[in-house]
Amino acid sequence: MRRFSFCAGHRLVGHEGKCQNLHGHNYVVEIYVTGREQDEVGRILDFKMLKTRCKGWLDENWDHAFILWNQDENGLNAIRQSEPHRIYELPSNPTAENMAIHLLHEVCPKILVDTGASAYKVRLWESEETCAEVELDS
Ligand SMILES: Nc1nc2c(c(=O)[nH]1)N=C([C@H](O)[C@H](O)COP(=O)(O)OP(=O)(O)OP(=O)(O)O)CN2
Repeated sequence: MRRFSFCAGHRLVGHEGKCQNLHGHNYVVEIYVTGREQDEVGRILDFKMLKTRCKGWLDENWDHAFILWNQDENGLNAIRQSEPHRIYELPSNPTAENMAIHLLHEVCPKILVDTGASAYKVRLWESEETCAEVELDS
């Protein structure tokens, strides 16, 4: 497992309270990987390689971006008005649950493809008190 942090803005469409407004979090994400074989050094995957792949994707896509539901036209248009802007369009409302699902099922398979390892669990912290965890069915 390796832990990463990033800052991002979002909002939850349909939320009954203040989270329907544009706001941001200092997110922490934990990516758990597994693999069939340890290499001659004893590693499933070098921690540095895990960092390079995951942090690289997070830096390019989510860090200091607004992560918005691709159906949230009003929110997307609001952020597009500011220059410069950085937007990541998620195919679902950007809850901690949906962001973790997206990382586990869409992102990790692509970024770890040639490493011999794969992600089986993602835990995404929205604050120090709140997180969502998703795991592949075993
Ligand atoms: N199951 C989920 N519930 C909520 C999520 C989520 O991702 N999954 N996200 C939010 C909001 O993003 C919100 O920013 C966090 O809200 P909340 O925890 O209520 O915020 P506080 O505890 O800081 O609220 P205070 O009233 O200031 O104590 C909401 N729910």
